[in-house]
Amino acid sequence: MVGAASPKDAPMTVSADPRDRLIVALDLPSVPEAEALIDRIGDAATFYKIGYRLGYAGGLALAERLAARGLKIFLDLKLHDIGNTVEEGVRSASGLGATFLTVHAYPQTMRAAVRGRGAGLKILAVTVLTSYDDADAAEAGYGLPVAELVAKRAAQAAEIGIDGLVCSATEAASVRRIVGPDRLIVTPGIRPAGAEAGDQKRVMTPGDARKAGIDHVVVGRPITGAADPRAVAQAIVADLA
Ligand SMILES: O=C(O)c1cc(=O)[nH]c(=O)n1[C@@H]1O[C@H](COP(=O)(O)O)[C@@H](O)[C@H]1O
Repeated sequence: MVGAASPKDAPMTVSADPRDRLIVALDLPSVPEAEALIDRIGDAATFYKIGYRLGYAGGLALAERLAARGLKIFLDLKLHDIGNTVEEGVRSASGLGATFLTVHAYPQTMRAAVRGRGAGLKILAVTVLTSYDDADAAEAGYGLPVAELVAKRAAQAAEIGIDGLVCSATEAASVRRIVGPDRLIVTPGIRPAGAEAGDQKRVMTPGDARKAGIDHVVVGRPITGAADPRAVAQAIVADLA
């Protein structure tokens, strides 16, 4: 197990509420549409992710409002730039009241994010995107298959003191062996049985992900595109129990 640097706040568990294991990706074009979805889901979900699509359309102010209402927020900015820019960007984002913030798992970027991390904000490092398979990694110039690249980046993240990893649930068990019990494992690429994979290539069901040792799953289209998003969220939380 690798673990030279401590994560920020131990224990890593964000809360004992089982609903917190589900993070709903608010990948919607506007704040009113996001607010309408949150209203429809009601108390079935407690944790929301805001990424590029909504973030660049007023979503950062929404993040602050939702956090002030007591909802947990995952700011999915996937930062990657020169160290100074990442450090100061993370410092600015630390004021938004979010629980999680993503950066890409490059050592220079991760070190900078740890330097800029403010109180209460946990940094998650995105290992290898769940839309990548081995051929995509080779096309991008990486000399390692996805599983090995994820393992290498997970070990580096733990060494640097990153709070958690984003990977596919298909790698969760091996990542857990590498990073130990004190770091979070957060997995997108989650599909309830029978749901469309879309552009995701490394997918797992919520129940199998939980058995693999994940802390949180991220689910977007299976909920945002559902006729009854509240029912789908409730079914996922039940599957994660
Ligand atoms: O960092 C992320 O959240 C992320 C990392 C990754 O490797 N794969 C991935 O799908 N995501 C995000 O997780 C969400 C998955 O959405 P769905 O595929 O619609 O469930 C999207 O908002 C992605 O941006």
